[in-house]
Amino acid sequence: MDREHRPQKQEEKERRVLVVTSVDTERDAILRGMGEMGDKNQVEVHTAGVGVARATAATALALSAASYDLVVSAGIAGGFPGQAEVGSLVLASEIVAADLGAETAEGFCRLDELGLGPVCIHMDASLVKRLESSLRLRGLDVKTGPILTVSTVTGSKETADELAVRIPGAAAEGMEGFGVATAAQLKGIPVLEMRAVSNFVGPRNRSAWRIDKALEVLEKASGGLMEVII
Ligand SMILES: O=C(O)c1cccc(C(=O)CC[C@H]2O[C@@H](n3cnc4c(=O)[nH]cnc43)[C@H](O)[C@@H]2O)c1
Repeated sequence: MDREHRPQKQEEKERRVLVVTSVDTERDAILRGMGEMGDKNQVEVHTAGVGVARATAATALALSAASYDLVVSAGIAGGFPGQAEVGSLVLASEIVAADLGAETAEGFCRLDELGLGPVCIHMDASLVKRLESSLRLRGLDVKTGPILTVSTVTGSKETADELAVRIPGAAAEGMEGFGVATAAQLKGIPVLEMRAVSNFVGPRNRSAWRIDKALEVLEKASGGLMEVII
């Protein structure tokens, strides 16, 4: 049967997906959530390490070693107050390298404003919408909005407020998304970012991070992810 007349379902079954996390506990939560669907040789979950450098390098290496149709950056995150609650799940509408730029006398200047390269990667809105619906059906509190990639975890209200003003609608921050997305984009592969909120972005209070809760949410979300993308 030629490609044009092949049933849609068959094409969907052929998809291969690379999921990139920063630490093993995130990877394990995702593998638990995928259950049997993760054993189909269609999904690989890699731990890359923390930060954008490791995320970019690990994603690029994985993409040069095998062929994939979709890349997902997944893990836990800080949620912006008023946008994403602790225990909620954030899907990126866009991934923003929030601190990639220069300090100037007038304030922060983005890399793209300096003419030196992009700082924002947009997701496929229809894919994000389908995933959002599937995750809501699983009872998750889901929010779609910009997810920021930062090199330093925000630790003050001043920085949190500044980021929220600079990136309207900023929903969450993590430390890897822009690296994963850049490696995928350079290969022409679609990318998603999915993060469960463990803490609020703001004054540092590590003891208040609800990592176990966020990992539970990540586990639950992984089942929904498989349902939509495989
Ligand atoms: O200690 C643990 O058990 C544990 C389990 C899972 C993950 C961790 C991490 O510390 C992961 C660090 C990872 O989390 C992202 N993250 C989480 N909150 C924030 C934030 O407020 N700002 C920026 N990044 C955040 C980040 O992507 C790190 O890679 C520990």
